[in-house]
Amino acid sequence: MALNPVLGKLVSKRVVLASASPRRQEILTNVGLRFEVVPSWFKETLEKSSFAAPYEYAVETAKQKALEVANRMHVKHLRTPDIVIGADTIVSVDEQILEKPVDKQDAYRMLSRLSGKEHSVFTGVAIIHCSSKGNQLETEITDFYEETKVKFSDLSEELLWEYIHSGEPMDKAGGYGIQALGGMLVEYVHGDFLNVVGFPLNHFCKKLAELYYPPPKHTVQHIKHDSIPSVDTFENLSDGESESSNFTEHKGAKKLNSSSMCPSRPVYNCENSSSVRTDSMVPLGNQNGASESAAKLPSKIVDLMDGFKASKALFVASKLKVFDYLKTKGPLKAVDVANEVGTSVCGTERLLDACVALGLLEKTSQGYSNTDSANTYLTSDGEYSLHGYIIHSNDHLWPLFTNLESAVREGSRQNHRAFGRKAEDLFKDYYHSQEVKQRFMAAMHSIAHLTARDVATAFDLSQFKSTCDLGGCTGALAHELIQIYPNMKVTVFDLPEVIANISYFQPSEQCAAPVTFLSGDFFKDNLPEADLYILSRILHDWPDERIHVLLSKISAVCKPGCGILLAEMVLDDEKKSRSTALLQSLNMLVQTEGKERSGSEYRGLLEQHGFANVKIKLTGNLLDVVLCIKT
Ligand SMILES: Cc1cn([C@H]2C[C@H](O)[C@@H](COP(=O)(O)OP(=O)(O)OP(=O)(O)O)O2)c(=O)[nH]c1=O
Repeated sequence: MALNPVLGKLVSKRVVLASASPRRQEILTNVGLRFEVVPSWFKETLEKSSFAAPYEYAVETAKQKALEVANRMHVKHLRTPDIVIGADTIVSVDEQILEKPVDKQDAYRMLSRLSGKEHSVFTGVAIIHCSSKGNQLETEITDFYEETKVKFSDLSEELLWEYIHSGEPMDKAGGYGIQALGGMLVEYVHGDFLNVVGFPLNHFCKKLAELYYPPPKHTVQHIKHDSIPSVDTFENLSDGESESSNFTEHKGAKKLNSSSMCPSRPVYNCENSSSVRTDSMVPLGNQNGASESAAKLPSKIVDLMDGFKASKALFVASKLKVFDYLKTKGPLKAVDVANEVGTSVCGTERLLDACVALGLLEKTSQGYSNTDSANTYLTSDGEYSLHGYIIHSNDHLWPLFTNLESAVREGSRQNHRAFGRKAEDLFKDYYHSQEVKQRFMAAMHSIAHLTARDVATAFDLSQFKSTCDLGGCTGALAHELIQIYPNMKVTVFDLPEVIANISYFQPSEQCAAPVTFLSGDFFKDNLPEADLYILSRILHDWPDERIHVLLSKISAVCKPGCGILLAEMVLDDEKKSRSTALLQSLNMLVQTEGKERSGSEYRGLLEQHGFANVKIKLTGNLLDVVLCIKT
């Protein structure tokens, strides 16, 4: 089994791990899988006696965890993932299933049952492939389980309690963690160690190999020593799946004349356009007749090299309002789209075809039409439209990013290079013209609206009677808060230039209570009184010195028990993951003096101003949430 190509199949897919288990996240991150974490809300309460065997319980629970996340993302966030992975680990001893202990006594009961005996650890795994057909979620479920046998030594009462008091047992099946202190209790392990820790990686990769590389009809033995599989297009060389391909599809190998063979490079067969890609599971012969694996273009790197072209194709199609025309008039032929938007037919056809390949449009004999997600996110007037942000990305961020090299060399923003004027103040830059201001507000509104529900529900905020969203712009989050907490008094405080332009963005249906909009500068003016101050995507705009000014102002008006809620992309402490957030930090470099920060960095800033009990919630959506309370 070749691991990289198997995991590489997932590179181009939106993969979601439906688990809060840090161990599962680590196991999958360690092998380079890129995924979002959306913990499942499925309660592990299936009736155990209704399952003939313990592993059936684990598999069913894993499946339900994953299905809950797939459904929630589809319905609530309108974001259908490609793959959702769920897992459930249980310990089975004397026909009994042990899950996580509910308290120390429960941990004691579990560990004393395991003492001196062999038990089984089962992890059930569900891999759910999702697609959305006309707003319906369609799923294809693959599941499996893995068993590992573990034997404990005889545990003395003293050792047992010492272990329980360490706190380690509480979030682990059977009440122990083999990877840490619990390892000292173990006499032997038969089977996959990682399965005990929560995820049977080896079996998972084999399952993916089965799914993505089912045994080819014409297998390796049909290939002669002097033959190599041929490839056709650049695209087919990547080991990532194309959007439209089915996950069970297997592309067979074809023969190519040995004279065109070059073992160290991918081989193109220009004559045969119907030939297919090399597959690393098919051995290649080299000139000496020895077997050698094919050199392949690394799909991840190819995707990155192409990323800017894909972004620009999306930006241009959005700018030309292609998605708006197709929503109202589609399906349309390229010539009709070109006539509508006033562009060349040949250029338009290529743009539309690229959008089809990128999964934004569909193409049939009738012509081009929008996909569901283009209708939802890419038309300019939809409730969840990202059009504003896309235009902002094209007109503002693109020129800034073309100066990324200078930004990295100089360590500072590049507004002067991109726009020929010296940046005075971030927001003065945005608000110097009505057009730029409205574009920026539309961009901020679209992100705030799409993340508002997750931000507003990350913590129970019912204890706060009044809230002030500092820099709350169009009030997208404020309106969501009132939906969820109808008795909450919500104020948005933002610059006068912003408040003067909010009317376009107000919801047509009135909320239970209206949002109050107040104009002012939170660095200069008095802050309105509130129990909770919200700073959503504000701190990332500023360097630490300015943040201290703002936090000390808030701290001065905040009574004990009142709080601050931050909504930001929170980086992990090692700053290794979430490319969206780390790229956003480059985005802050090219245009501000701010940056994205880690949970510890936010905690450190807040604690210096008398805020404690700092809790961080990773929402799985674009913005994470930090809540803290004034002591
Ligand atoms: C036996 C054993 C379990 N565990 C962990 C793995 C799992 O995280 C946990 C079993 O609980 P699970 O319910 O499988 O998983 P979870 O609650 O941690 O996360 P989620 O339900 O969101 O997926 O026990 C260890 O870390 N080490 C061990 O030695």
